Amino acid sequence: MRYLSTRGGIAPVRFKDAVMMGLADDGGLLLPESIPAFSAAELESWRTLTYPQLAFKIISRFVDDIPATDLQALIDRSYATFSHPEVTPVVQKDGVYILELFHGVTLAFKDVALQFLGNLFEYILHERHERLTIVGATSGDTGSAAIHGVRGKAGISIFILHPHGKTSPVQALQMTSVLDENVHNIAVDGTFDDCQDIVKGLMGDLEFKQKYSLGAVNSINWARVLAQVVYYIYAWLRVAEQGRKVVFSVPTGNFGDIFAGYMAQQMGLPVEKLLLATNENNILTRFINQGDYSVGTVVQTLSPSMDIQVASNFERYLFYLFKQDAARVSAAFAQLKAEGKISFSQQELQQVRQDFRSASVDRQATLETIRQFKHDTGYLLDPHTAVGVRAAQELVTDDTPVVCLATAHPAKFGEAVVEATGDAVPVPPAIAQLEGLPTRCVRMQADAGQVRAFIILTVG
Ligand SMILES: Cc1ncc(COP(=O)(O)O)c(C=O)c1O
Ligand SMILES: N[C@@H](CCOP(=O)(O)O)C(=O)O
Repeated sequence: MRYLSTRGGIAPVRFKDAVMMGLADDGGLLLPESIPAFSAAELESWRTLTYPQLAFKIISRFVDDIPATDLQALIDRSYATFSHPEVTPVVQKDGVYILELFHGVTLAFKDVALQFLGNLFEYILHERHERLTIVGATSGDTGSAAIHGVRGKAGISIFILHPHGKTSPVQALQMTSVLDENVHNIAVDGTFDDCQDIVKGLMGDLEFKQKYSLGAVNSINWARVLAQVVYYIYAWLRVAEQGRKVVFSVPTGNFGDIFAGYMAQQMGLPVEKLLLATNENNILTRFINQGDYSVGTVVQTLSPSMDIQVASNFERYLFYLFKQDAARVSAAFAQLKAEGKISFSQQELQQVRQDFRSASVDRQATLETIRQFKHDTGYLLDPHTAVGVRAAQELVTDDTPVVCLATAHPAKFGEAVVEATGDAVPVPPAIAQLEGLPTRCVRMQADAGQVRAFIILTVG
């Protein structure tokens, strides 16, 4: 299996090189040269597999440069850290299925991919006798999951940029209380988009990227998306009869999670529709419903991890929407840079509406959904998950099974849940133990030069 760039400017690379490259060297994103399909019969034969066994079946189709026994061992080690034996269990509540993705070490869906990516980096670096400097941007969850995926690992330094004061207090503590020598937190005076721009800017400077062996933990790294494909298939196997189509409702920020669902569908998973749920930062909803992809200003919401305007994986979807025409993708991003928007043909917009439906859920509706769901079922939703549940309630009116992705544990966003329900959230030990821990973090302006200087000074 070879990987190509959405911008068409690199020679095809194999899986391990794609993982190490992160952002493609031409500024695009990496994708497999073809999507390996599975048949309905194969899907049926996977019903009794454990999560790690299923993960191997899926991931191995995209990887031909790691021996099978090593790949299975990497996968087993990654999912042994989850507190639930099913890794990503599905529960049924009030007519919808909730796919719980928060049983990893940092209580958010990011652990599913970042435990795997951390182990993968370690494996490749050991094999190649190389070092890696990870530079990542976070609106709160990727950062802590990445830090916990690589803390203390030999040969890896990690620099995580988060928008100062714009994550939840628990998210901030989960990152800054990790004092391992290889972990560096940077609080940026700006938004997540500023952080992501800085990271992409540094990765785009190929001399710097090479000299400091920069690596990516954000979903620009193909391995992130690949690991996330697995739980769509796992969930389908738990809720659907043979051949039955299912709706997935996905709270969306950087478009990585829903793009993984799109890949699962392209591989052969019977998906009726992917519902793209946004908070007030609703550029993607405007795009799907009105064809308007114009960048606005980020606003702070109850679901801070989705406070994003420029969703980086959207580029991967555009590559397929534009029928794998890399020149068209490059032109679209040139237009975005020059005019702050991308224009689409009517035919393209029709295709988009076949692929997705979308709703934007505001603060009031998020609070109401958390409150009502708790009242009706006793189950606590975190505000991101609530956005997805609400979108499903608005968009699905027939009896198609609906799976809502529960992307974080409610205790990570206790303030929002208390505001909605009036009750304190039971605090799991992983969060209780953070209280009073010493922290380390440097604060900087949203300036790539400052971040670069800090990395040089620290790594040497
Ligand atoms: C809890 C939570 N829900 C949803 C999202 C949105 O996911 P994505 O950025 O992959 O669209 C994020 C951030 O990525 C998140 O941390
Ligand atoms: N919501 C994310 C933002 C970064 O997204 P990623 O999936 O590209 O890493 C976060 O919590 O940091």
